[in-house]
Amino acid sequence: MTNIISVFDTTLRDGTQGEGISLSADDKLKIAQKLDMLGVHYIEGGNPGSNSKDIEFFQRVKALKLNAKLTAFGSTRRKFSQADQDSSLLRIVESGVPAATLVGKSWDFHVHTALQTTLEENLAMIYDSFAFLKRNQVEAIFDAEHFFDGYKHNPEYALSVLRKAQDAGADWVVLCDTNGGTLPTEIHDIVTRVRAELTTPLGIHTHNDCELAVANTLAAVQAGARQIQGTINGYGERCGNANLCSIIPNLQIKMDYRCVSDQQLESLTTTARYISEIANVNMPVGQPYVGNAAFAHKGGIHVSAIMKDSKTYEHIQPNLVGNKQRILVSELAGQSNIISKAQELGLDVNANNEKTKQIMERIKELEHQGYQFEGADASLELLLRDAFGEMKELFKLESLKMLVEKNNGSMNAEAIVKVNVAGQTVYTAAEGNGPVNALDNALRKALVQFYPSINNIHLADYKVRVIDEKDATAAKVRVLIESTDFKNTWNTVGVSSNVIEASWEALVDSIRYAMMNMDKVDSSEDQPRVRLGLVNH
Ligand SMILES: CC(=O)SCCNC(=O)CCNC(=O)[C@H](O)C(C)(C)COP(=O)(O)OP(=O)(O)OC[C@H]1O[C@@H](n2cnc3c(N)ncnc32)[C@H](O)[C@@H]1OP(=O)(O)O
Ligand SMILES: CC(=O)C(=O)O
Repeated sequence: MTNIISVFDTTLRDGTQGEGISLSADDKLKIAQKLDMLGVHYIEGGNPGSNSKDIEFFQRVKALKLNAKLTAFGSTRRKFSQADQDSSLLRIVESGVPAATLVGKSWDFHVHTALQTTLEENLAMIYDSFAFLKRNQVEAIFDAEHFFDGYKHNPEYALSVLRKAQDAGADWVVLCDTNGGTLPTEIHDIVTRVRAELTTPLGIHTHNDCELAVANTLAAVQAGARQIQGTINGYGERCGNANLCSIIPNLQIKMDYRCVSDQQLESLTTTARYISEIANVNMPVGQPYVGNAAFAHKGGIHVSAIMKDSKTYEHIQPNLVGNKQRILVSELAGQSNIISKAQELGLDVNANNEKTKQIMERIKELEHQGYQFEGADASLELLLRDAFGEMKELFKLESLKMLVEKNNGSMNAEAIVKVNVAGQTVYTAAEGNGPVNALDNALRKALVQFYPSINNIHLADYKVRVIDEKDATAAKVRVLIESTDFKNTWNTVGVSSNVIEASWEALVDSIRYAMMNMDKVDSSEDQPRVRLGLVNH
């Protein structure tokens, strides 16, 4: 029979203890909804005893009517005080949550050093606090802080702490590897021993200081823990918490435990990406399961095998977690990469095609010069379509002049471009807050009369990277531009020893790509007066 694992998400509490992560009450509400759709069982919304933002969150979240159980976080009562007069405990009950998590000390060293109290008083703090929650009909989860370190130093005391919480009626006892220094074998061994001592169900809460938080969580589950605490993308204090985006699929796909439904598991990738957007933290491309490169294949040998059977280089089917296979084209590509990419674009290629070999050589040569197509899909598509003679010339640059002037303390840039469009020469000048902005403005001004839809395109991101650092200012630069029409985004690349020229290349590719797709989408629309795009579409 499949074992059900209770998923406890603490992105909104421990996740926000990660450096650089700060969420407004609105952000937290949006994330809570997304977590609910993913199917987690508990959402720890924050600490109502800590700040008014969290109090506001707990007030407003009630209207969302989530399926997941909302939990509020706090600690056991302060030393030598009454639980029913402890402001943090009172705020938890006032917030109206059905469940609460209280952190309590289980390492004698912490009781002496951090709390500066006696071992007996710490036991009383735990008992009183859980008894208080139960008197108020709140489901009570005990996060036994530093449990593994505590158990290693003084197992009798660490276990007596757990028994106190159990005696007071705690519904879950969660063993925490707070400092993240424990190894999977130790976790398995200690959880196994604790299971033999307690009747209350066990949970596990690990941190990633040795990059073992996921492995430690899995070890604890194998030893009998039935609640997993973690965060989306592993956000959290110091090196982070256990990453639910890895734990959930590992448990469900590989270990035959059930965390969420299969359909909910398919929303894992979008959940991870959505939350990283709101938290304003870039996701590592190689993040397991949900990263952009988690199922991206670059080496020619890999792609050749993938095309025969994707199991050759994929440990699961990407769609199980809502991710996608990607084929990258670079200097490490063999003809399989090019064939796969070209087939994706509907181009007629095969292994015996001389053109395929030429394109591959061209890509390798360009990458050697500093181009990088992995991050510039649109430039790669143009290169392939150009090679297959599918593109018409959109315009020809006749000349380009840049003026940069520092005047009255402010720096201004002006670009003058002369382009030829369908036999007609157009001469425009435009200013900008920097040379690239001026160039972009001047080019658009020249083209807009022929292609009015150019006004819908905006630059979303602009990155410059020095390729050959040892040549300092004479080095080559690679410019990557991300463009958007607010429905789609596309990336283009330019390389030169002159940043303006590199920017121009990336800019021109961006506009050619946009025009090609506008042409594809609606060839009946007669908005642009000159139509230059795909010959065959
Ligand atoms: C392992 C974890 O992640 S635990 C969660 C950690 N998260 C946070 O700390 C974020 C939210 N924290 C806060 O907003 C604040 O720290 C508050 C509101 C909880 C407390 O603020 P303050 O009253 O100003 O105390 P401060 O933060 O300086 O120190 C913590 C106090 O809590 C006490 N304390 C720590 N753990 C516990 C506990 N489990 N039970 C009871 N008291 C505790 C400490 O001994 C210290 O008391 P002291 O001032 O008498 O030495
Ligand atoms: C409770 C908690 O966050 C910890 O012990 O790490």
